Amino acid sequence: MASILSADKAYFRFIILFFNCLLTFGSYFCFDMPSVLQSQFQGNFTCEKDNKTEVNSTNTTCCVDCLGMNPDEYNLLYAIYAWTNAIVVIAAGFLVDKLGNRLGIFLFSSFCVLGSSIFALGAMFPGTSVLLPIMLLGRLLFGAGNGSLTIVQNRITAFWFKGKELALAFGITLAFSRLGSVLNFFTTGNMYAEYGLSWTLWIGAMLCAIGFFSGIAVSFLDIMGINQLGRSSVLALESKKLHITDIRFFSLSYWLLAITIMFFYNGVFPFVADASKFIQDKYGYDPKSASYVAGAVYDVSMIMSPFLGGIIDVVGKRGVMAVLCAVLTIPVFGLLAFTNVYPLVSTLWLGVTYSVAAASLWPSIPLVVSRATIGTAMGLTTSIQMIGIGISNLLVGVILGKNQGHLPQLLAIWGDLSFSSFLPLTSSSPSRFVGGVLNLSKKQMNLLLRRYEEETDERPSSDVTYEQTDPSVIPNPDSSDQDALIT
Ligand SMILES: N[C@@H](Cc1c[nH]cn1)C(=O)NCC(=O)O
Repeated sequence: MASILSADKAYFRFIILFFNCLLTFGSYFCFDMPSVLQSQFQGNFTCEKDNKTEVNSTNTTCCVDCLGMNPDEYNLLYAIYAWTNAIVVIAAGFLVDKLGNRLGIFLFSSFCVLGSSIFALGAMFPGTSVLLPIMLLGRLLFGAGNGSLTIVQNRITAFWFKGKELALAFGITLAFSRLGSVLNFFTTGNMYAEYGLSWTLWIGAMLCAIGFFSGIAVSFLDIMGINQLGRSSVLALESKKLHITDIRFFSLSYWLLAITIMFFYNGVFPFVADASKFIQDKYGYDPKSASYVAGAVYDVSMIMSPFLGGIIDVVGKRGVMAVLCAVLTIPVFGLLAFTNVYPLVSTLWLGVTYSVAAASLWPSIPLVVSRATIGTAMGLTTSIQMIGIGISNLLVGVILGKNQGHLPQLLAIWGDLSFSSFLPLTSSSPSRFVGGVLNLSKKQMNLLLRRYEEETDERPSSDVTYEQTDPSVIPNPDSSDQDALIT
């Protein structure tokens, strides 16, 4: 096999990318299954009728295949996912930086399979006191697995694509994950009608198993490729030197990026979660049409992400693009709050700005931290993102309980904050100012790299530490090891 596949060729990293995308396809499918099956989760299970869903004599919805959860219990399924994520992803990021991708992939994809299986198992006990604890345990394990798996996935993408088609690779990965969520929205309802609730959730668990088997392929290719490139000893040395306290060396650009990601996603994810109800109440749509309109945000992102990634790889200007997106997102909420414009216009518009922001923000992280700390940085960013989303969810809940009309205003405030925090990163000067490296085009990046190699007369070799060897760290004006470049 090693003689057939050559790790320094482009096709090799794209094969890795393919299996890497499959890592989270099933888990993204599973993540939103409760949302499609919300009426079955919350329906009263005690009704004994021929049809699966009936309206009983007291005019409350009941069905023979429901779980009878109340709204709080249902929302807890999502909350436990977000809060578990916020805690475990930092440890997960550090763990993969320290111990490598292989252990992380195995551990986290197993958590996904185990968590989704326990979740499906729990659904087999409707009307008992064990239903909720088992399903929550399943969701907790699943949350710990899926969030952490995303970190290893990003780390692998960053390793194989940094300095090459980095944003394109991130865009393709995001599109694949989104494909999982979109397919869930289109197929889970039909699966339920065909096979019933429990079997549908077991099918979700089986899709998570695809991630586990893809993980075996990714691990194999990753190790084989690293050995072929002769990088294993350098990577082992980097991992050995790494300490969790190295976070204190993260540059200002990194922290601004993390804060911007948090504020940007505070406005997007909670909006998508609650948009369907908002659209039903304000525009009088039926639930199915309203959820299609709300879901348009993710449909756009699924289609646009790879193309945007490809464009950003060539043009650069990540900082400028992200700021533009934050500014252009604010009118979306204005349209929803103050006008009666068809809501699909707003969700498609948000889909575009969200896709550009996601395609510019996440692949920027490997550009502002050293290679050895990419997992830790991704984990920390995801944790900050999840804490923000958790708080935003709570605020959105309070606002929806009091005055639904104020929802777009809150989300616009998040957009504003996202804009202000990212503004310093629009600098395009490859100097000590923050943001410089984020705004370089592919051409400028290559020029800078060549200049560095000429000045230092140095080519990467495998027996020295990463500060000296990682060429993609060299043109990073925000890293502490740039002094040699900035004269
Ligand atoms: N942090 C991820 C999403 C996630 C899901 N589970 C844990 N984290 C993220 O935001 N990815 C990019 C996106 O736009 O979805």
